[in-house]
Amino acid sequence: MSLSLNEYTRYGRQLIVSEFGLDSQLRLKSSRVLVVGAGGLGCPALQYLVGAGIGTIGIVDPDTVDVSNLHRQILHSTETVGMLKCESAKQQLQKINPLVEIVTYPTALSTDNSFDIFEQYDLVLDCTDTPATRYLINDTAVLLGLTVVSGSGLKTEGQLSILNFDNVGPCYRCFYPTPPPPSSVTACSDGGVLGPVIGLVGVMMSLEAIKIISGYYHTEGAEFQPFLSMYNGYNPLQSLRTFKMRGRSAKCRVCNPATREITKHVVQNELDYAVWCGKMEYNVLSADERIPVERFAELKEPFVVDVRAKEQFSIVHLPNSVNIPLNALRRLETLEVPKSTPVYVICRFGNDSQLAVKHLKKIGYENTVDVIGGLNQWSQKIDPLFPVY
Ligand SMILES: Nc1ncnc2c1ncn2[C@@H]1O[C@H](COP(=O)(O)OP(=O)(O)OP(=O)(O)O)[C@@H](O)[C@H]1O
Ligand SMILES: [Zn+2]
Repeated sequence: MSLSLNEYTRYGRQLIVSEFGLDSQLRLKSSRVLVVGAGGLGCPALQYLVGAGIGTIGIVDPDTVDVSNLHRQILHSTETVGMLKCESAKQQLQKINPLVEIVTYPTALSTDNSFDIFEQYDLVLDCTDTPATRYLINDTAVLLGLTVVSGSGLKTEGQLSILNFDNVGPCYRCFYPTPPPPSSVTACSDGGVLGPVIGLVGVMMSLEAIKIISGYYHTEGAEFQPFLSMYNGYNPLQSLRTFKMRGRSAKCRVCNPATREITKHVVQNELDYAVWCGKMEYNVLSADERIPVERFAELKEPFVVDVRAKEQFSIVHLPNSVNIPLNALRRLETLEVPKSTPVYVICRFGNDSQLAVKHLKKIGYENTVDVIGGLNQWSQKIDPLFPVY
């Protein structure tokens, strides 16, 4: 394989970097990279990978562009709102570099398609935002021997690591054998994220991909060591701390052949990642401990506790509601109202409110119920002008 005159010109500025050079460029050209998620991480990662001259890039994303994505999802634009993210990204990427072949998969990565898609690539970037997909990507990649560059970001902080490096490095399950409880996981639509923070992580992911493909980690003195980088953009000096991580777990259920329980067959036939990770709405209360939003709307001056974070509460809330974020509420021994007061708990989607009801009952507020479906249902059924945060 060689480069055309056009390619020498296009990639000239990186070709003359002594750490990189022609050999690395040729490796990029012959490589196939899969990016799962064309959102906050995927957009900047894709932009740099396409700019750098990866031969073929696959993009998996079932979602369409929303105007609230545009502060960070830099390949999309006001004109492409409503378009599939895959297609919006491809359109912009081909303008940046028409020499790269871009394959789109406008579908959610699932146990039905993950092996068929991954098999066609050399490296995977996990640019998604849910634990279920993170585990699915990990398991599929490990079972196919693929390295995964993994990133995440929330609020003002980001994280980066490389999983299953060269099929010998530790995988996600080596560190997190089971998913965290659903109530402790905040999606970026719940917790928010600053565009440049997630953008930086996406850019770092593309750099790691370039280093892996070009063989950097096989050069003398640069041997790969498992690591986790943590970036914090909101302290006076900004900080990037990188921790060395241990190697593979001797008990890992997927990457250690001796203790492997998760096989391709298990992934495809026995695992329901979404349910296992608790992504589904959960019901921890019985029906008589909950109230539909229509009935709640008819109450006269109810005592309402809103358990969302204070940032969300300060943007919009129901009149007469008081804000006690779930974590703070769980530490309370009493509220400032008598124990006999009927208490109505509300949150964004009706998950956290159930956990709050459990606690309030435990501390003696027997007449506590939660509003089913939370403010999202309020907005859908009662007040369409109420924005959901
Ligand atoms: N299983 C999956 N397969 C493919 N893409 C996925 C999957 N799960 C999530 N994604 C995509 O990963 C991207 C993650 O982007 P990001 O974290 O910036 O959030 P978002 O979902 O676009 O927006 P918000 O969280 O604000 O609603 C999204 O475009 C989402 O559709
Ligand atoms: Zn493992």
